[in-house]
Amino acid sequence: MEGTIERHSLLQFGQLSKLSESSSELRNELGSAPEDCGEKEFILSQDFFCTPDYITPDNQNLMNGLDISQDYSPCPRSPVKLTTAKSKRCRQDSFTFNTSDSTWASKYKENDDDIDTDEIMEDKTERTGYVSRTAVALRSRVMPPPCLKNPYVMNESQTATDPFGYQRSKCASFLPASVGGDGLSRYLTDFHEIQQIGAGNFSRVFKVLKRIDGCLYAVKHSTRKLYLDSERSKAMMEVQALAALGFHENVVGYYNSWIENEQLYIQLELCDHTLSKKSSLRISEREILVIMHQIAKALQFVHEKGIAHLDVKPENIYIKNGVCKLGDFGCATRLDKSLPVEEGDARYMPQEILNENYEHLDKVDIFSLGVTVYELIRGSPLTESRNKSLNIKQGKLPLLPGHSLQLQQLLKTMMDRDPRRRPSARELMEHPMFDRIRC
Ligand SMILES: Nc1ncnc2c1ncn2[C@@H]1O[C@H](COP(=O)(O)OP(=O)(O)OP(=O)(O)O)[C@@H](O)[C@H]1O
Ligand SMILES: [Mg+2]
Repeated sequence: MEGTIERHSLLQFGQLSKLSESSSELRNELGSAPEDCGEKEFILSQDFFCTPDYITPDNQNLMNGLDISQDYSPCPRSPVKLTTAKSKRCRQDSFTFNTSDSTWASKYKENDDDIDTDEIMEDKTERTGYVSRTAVALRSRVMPPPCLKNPYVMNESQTATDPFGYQRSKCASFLPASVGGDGLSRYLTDFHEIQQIGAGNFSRVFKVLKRIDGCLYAVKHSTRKLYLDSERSKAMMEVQALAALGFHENVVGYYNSWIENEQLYIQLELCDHTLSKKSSLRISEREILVIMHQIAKALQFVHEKGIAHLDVKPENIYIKNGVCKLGDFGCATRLDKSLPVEEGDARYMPQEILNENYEHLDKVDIFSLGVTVYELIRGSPLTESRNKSLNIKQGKLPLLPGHSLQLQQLLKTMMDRDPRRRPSARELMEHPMFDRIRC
């Protein structure tokens, strides 16, 4: 049955492409759509909706009378589909969804039900056994998902032009939560999992091969099931921040995201390892300057987009081909305090944020970068030791033998108790100390 369906689907596509020259005829044949429906959406939907596995009896010989070269007839018509026009209506009403609308998921579910349940239920009751799970899943895939407002985007023109834009989906494409529940996993269909390369508090990260393009990526997925709208919205903020940021050579590349089986999946640029691996090795001052300069560049970019990272630390700085990339935007927030603040790892946080003073969130990142560099120079990971971390938080930096006074002085300013005295990312970038690595 499955092989037959595949063959028949191919034939249908063959027919549709031939018919595309006379698309208006095709539209008439297949039933009329409302005037304001997008051409592409209509045809796309039809491509999938008239797949025969919805409508053709199991025992029908699909090859009979279906010669692609001869037969120009449209997809077989489902008598049930003709009476259920609501599945073809434009869904512009769901395009203005706001993240704060806690009912989006349920609304989406309603729409989902509109299409998948009532129509299929009719199919099921009338012609039990004709509905394949593949067809249901395919249909889920072409349904336009609700568009969420991205709280990190200040205005459209602020989104950088991404030289790889044609490869990336800048708008996170969310699939209904039911995908995966029917046994068809987008993750497993699109990717071959190679190995686990990391884990966070609520996530796991895998090195994967994307089947269609043969390239390696990292896919991060939440380990917890995101049942509540509030949980989803919170998890999605990470991808919204990544998508709003766009491309920068020192920010981990973001490709796509989707929800499957109530879990959020994020497809990212694959990096070699994190900077925490380096914090156990002694590294030269020149190397330190390179790392500092690259992350300052990333922070300048992020801050100019009106975003604060709030979790800068060696584990969240990835290295790919010797280039540092800032990753893990799970704590990212807006500099203008219009979004909630969830501070990152307390070891790297300045005192003011622990006191809930959120006036200078960009300077929180500068402080954390200072602590990160201090940790690299020390050559051993910071412990939770209260005394030592308290000293650091008060700007009391121990002497760092073997390193230039200029670097030590700069670190001291970056970790100043008063956030206003810390340099901005731009000022840091322009510091004469980096002249040593610029030539
Ligand atoms: N793009 C990537 N390339 C290579 N390794 C990665 C990538 N993304 C994440 N990792 C690895 O996975 C680890 C965890 O990822 P990440 O920091 O994004 O999760 P987390 O935010 O700490 O998790 P959680 O938010 O659930 O606490 C990283 O420290 C790193 O080792
Ligand atoms: Mg992390």
